[in-house]
Amino acid sequence: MKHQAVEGFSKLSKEGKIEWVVNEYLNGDEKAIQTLKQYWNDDADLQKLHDEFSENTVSNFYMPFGLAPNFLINNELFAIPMAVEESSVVAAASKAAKFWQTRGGFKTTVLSTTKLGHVHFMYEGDFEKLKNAFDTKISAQLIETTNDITKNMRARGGGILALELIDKTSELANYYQIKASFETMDSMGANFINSCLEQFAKTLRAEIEADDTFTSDEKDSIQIVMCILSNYTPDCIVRAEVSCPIEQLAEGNVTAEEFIEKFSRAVRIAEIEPYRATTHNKGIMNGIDSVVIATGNDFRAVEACAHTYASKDGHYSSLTHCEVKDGIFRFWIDLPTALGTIGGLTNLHPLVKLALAVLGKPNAKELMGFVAVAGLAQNFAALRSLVTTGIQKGHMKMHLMNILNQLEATENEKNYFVNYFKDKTVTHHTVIEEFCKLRGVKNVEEIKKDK
Ligand SMILES: CC(C)(COP(=O)([O-])OP(=O)([O-])OC[C@H]1O[C@@H](n2cnc3c(N)ncnc32)[C@H](O)[C@@H]1OP(=O)([O-])[O-])[C@@H](O)C(=O)NCCC(=O)NCCSC(=O)C[C@@](C)(O)CC(=O)[O-]
Ligand SMILES: NC(=O)C1=CN([C@@H]2O[C@H](COP(=O)(O)OP(=O)(O)OC[C@H]3O[C@@H](n4cnc5c(N)ncnc54)[C@H](OP(=O)(O)O)[C@@H]3O)[C@@H](O)[C@H]2O)C=CC1
Repeated sequence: MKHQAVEGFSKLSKEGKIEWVVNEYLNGDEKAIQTLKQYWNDDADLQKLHDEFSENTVSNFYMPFGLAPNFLINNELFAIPMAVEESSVVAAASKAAKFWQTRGGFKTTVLSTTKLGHVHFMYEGDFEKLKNAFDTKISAQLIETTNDITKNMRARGGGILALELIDKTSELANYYQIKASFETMDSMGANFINSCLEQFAKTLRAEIEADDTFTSDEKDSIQIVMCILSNYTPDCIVRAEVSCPIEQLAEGNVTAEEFIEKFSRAVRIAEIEPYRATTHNKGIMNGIDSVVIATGNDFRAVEACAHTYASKDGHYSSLTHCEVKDGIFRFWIDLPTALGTIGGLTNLHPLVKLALAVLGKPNAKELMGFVAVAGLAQNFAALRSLVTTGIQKGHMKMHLMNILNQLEATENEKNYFVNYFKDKTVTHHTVIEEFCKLRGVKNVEEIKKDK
């Protein structure tokens, strides 16, 4: 069936929006209305708060909110809040935390905190004239005319750090940039940076307009294309690392040397092979995104930045690295990431506030550390599984409940399966086979028919 476009959807009430989607796309299914409403919060004020985070909201989308305890970070113990839908992520982080807790824990260092933004503009004229005007006058005016916007940030120790005129004409005819560097303290800085950039664009235009050294053609040629922060922040980097004497890596019947050889090889493969690097980094992002979401930060920005950084040397590569030197194994990540503990949702979402409180109300630099640690821990756990037992053993053990819930297993049946798989690897079809056996049916269709 072809659907009708809708005019003024945003102006409908919440009930009106639900009625529309149910009639237009869900064949008037009353159950769909119930499902959407079932996730509303009983507290009307709290629901209103959630509705207003976004637009055209009709319900809330729950994500599991978990805790990974036992993270020894810079000699202090933390439990890391993680919001993630994928099974085994929180378990893996917890397992890695437990492992490193007795081996010196994680260390974090913020290496830099500079954020960037650009005014992208076109200019058809003499570059040297533009450069001269920029260096002698315009640049100072850009600072001057944003003084109001930057006043509070400067008082906190932040603000505009540097301004540069960049000639990009070799890549696109007539294309130039004002590249601006910022220190945004405890905020991610998107709104602050964009406000400064939009003022820069106005000032640039006004300064050139008022400068008689530019011809009228040159003045007319100025076109502001856009003013926007860059989510690529290669100079806003946190390092998280773990290290221990190599002999401490022996476990079960795997010797330390054997483990290190396998582990290092796996990291090296991710460094040189983009197919593997993508999955390797996905595992790292399991940890990073979970903490970024739980702490109300912008995970799309964090993802975009991490992947650009992973390609900085001309090919997509691993975000983590390891080495063995003087009998010490060291494993680390350098993560570029712009995070805030002020602004965005951080002081609005009740669970975000709680997550930040669990972490001891960190500032942005400390939060960068937690996020990088979660990524490193996740990668350690995944690689450890991959090069020893294989990933499916642990992952499917955690995924078992999802399969059983799909089958609508009872609590007794769930207990039976946890026991049944104690010494076996879970696969989708073995669960189904055993489930049918238990219910005395030939296949799942028969169970569905009985309902
Ligand atoms: C899954 C485990 C942890 C099982 O590991 P295990 O050895 O079977 O666990 P255990 O039952 O012996 O428990 C050891 C500890 O693990 C944690 N743990 C164990 N179970 C739980 C649980 N239910 N809930 C919470 N925590 C759990 C917990 O810390 C526990 O200590 P305890 O709490 O008992 O003192 C392990 O096999 C593992 O780390 N696997 C890696 C899983 C993983 O990376 N998952 C991500 C999804 S797969 C993916 O997306 C990425 C990937 C893998 O493709 C990336 C890549 O390729 O690099
Ligand atoms: N491309 C992208 O990534 C984009 C992202 N966004 C969104 O922008 C939001 C983040 O923007 P952001 O500017 O960080 O957030 P906000 O604008 O919500 O809050 C930041 C402001 O808080 C004030 N502030 C108070 N205390 C501090 C402190 N200690 N340190 C720093 N600032 C402080 C500052 O304003 P003042 O100095 O005036 O007091 C600062 O500019 C996110 O929701 C993100 O999703 C928006 C556009 C684009």
